[in-house]
Amino acid sequence: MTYIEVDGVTKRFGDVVALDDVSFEVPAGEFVIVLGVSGSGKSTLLRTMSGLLSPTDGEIRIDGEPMLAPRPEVAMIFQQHNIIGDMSAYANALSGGINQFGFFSSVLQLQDESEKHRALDALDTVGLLGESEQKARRMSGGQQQRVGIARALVQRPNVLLADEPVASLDPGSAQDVMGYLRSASEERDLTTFCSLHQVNIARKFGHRFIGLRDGKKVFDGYRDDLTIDVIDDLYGDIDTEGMFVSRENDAENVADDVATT
Ligand SMILES: Nc1ncnc2c1ncn2[C@@H]1O[C@H](COP(=O)(O)OP(=O)(O)OP(=O)(O)O)[C@@H](O)[C@H]1O
Repeated sequence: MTYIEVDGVTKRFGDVVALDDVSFEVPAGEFVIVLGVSGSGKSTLLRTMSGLLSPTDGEIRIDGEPMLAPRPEVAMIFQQHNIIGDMSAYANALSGGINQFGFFSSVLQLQDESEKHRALDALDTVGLLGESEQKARRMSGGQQQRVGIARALVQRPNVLLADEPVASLDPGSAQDVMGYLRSASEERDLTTFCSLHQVNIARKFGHRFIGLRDGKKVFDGYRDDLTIDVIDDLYGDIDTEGMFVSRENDAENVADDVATT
């Protein structure tokens, strides 16, 4: 079953063409990573898929329904965690129900037992059950981003959209967070779409890859197709040495590769 359909999408901001007639389909359950240099249109694509932006031309359908505005079954994870430092990891995760259950019931903590269970379950999925009472501001950047993932999971999405979720993290924490994102996606049968700058991390965790250049889709393929030539083509003059790890070094099963801390 095709879950996400991006059908001839163009997005213009004045004279800037951020997306130029982009089309692809993503079947349910795929873990797709969008690659491309800064300004190639990755964030615009994700924000358009989430319903935060409207395409100038074309249409995005998720589960057959045009994406005209944000919907609870499509959760978005941002680079800037979007969590509240003074609240515990648990309270932050619980606030993921805001879209479904209303702002006031969320703030007043009027959630029922099943919502509370869902928040704890989501924290467990990202390996933070033991830290659920800890204030978010006392947590590392990687842990905060994992709280951000838990918060998105509480929304009970079918689709996860993650816009550069590890851009501000050191390489070790970035791998941890990507591992949890991938395992959460597998555990909960989610269709996941994630933009990344780091090609090595993308290659380790991605299932399928879409490459953008100047708003156009210039690559769409699976891990074996993502060769050094494709990377060079996507990143142009940027020195891509070291961005590419051979297949032998890829994790065979990244779900088993998730750190346990
Ligand atoms: N709100 C906006 N108003 C005007 N131009 C915009 C807006 N958002 C994006 N753009 C332009 O659209 C193009 C694509 O930007 P976008 O942020 O999607 O790229 P990106 O690949 O996500 O870049 P980065 O990796 O730096 O986040 C750029 O030229 C950018 O300046």
